[in-house]
Amino acid sequence: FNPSDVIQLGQHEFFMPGLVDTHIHASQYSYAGTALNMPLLQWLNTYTFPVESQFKDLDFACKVYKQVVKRTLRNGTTTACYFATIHTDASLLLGQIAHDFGQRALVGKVCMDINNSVKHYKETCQESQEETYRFIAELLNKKYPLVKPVITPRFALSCTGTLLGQLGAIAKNNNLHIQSHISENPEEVRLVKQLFPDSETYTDVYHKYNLLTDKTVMAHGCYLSDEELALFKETGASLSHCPNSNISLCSGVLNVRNVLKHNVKLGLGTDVAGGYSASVLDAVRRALDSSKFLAIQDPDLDPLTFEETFRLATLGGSQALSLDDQTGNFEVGKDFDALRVNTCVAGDDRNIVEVFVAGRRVVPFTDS
Ligand SMILES: O=c1[nH]c(=O)c2nc[nH]c2[nH]1
Ligand SMILES: [Zn+2]
Repeated sequence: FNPSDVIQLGQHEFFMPGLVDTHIHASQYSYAGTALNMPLLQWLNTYTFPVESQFKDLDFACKVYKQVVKRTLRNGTTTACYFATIHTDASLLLGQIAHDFGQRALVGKVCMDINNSVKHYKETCQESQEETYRFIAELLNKKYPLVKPVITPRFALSCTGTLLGQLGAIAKNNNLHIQSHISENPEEVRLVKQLFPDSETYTDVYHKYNLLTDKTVMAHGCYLSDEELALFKETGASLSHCPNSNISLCSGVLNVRNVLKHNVKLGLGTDVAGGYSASVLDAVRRALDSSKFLAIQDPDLDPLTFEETFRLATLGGSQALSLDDQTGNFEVGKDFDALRVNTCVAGDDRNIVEVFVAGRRVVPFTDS
């Protein structure tokens, strides 16, 4: 190196691997921190679907998506796995914005052909399939090196079996990532059993339609049985633990120890806006709190350690997204996704002095 290219870390400074947010709704960022007074299904109908339907408007989408990408980068999220909305062009715009700001991202155009509350916020099964093809083709055509498409059925209650089957086939034929939600809330689990009576469990529904692969990440999983976790292990599918959202919507508490015991890949998710914070550091704190809450209820359970939770936020997340050949730690051969941390302040985004993704400094932002 030319000596002028060498930067000395200051006192109280260190590098750590970049944070991985395995589950975040970019389209819900505008109301993060509000509207958490209802359980999941009412919350979706009352707040989420009306807001998401506005992303047909590309100016609105551009404004919100720029904000969420900048906010997550400033908080040290070097890799984000995003839900957008059903709108293909706005979802493509999210991919472009992540690329422009230099974030590593999986971007999903949401698929849903059932919506009984906001009637205009859904697609026909055929539209959903065609628009998913268009989304994948156009995003891959951009050749953004760090941004990939992810097949995104919203969850079993928003999709017919036909659509789930088509999406499973598209993912398989194109070797794509898959993301969705599973077993977040007791009412949701009950309705899925009612809607898919031929499947033994919620996990079986996704498995039947080829949606559980080693490139699948499912959010929540609070109510999965040991048998369902065994199926996750067998298929290589992973879970995204979203503790802020689980608490905020009173959904449930994930037993992380049990997930790890089953050797299921696990990362952390902010799940904005079910979760009120876009910071993975917040998810680390809520994951620790949740595990302590379980340990209070059952003294035989060991709460998670800081070290274990730090791992979930970094390497665990990269494994959950099947991106651990590229990121997650400082192993030789991986990309340099890193945060320069200064410990002079106590524990928030102000500690993050610089953020690097694939060796490029992306925070502080530059005008170009
Ligand atoms: O936390 C959640 N946020 C969502 O937007 C959603 N959709 C289905 N299930 C969901 N859970
Ligand atoms: Zn979610």
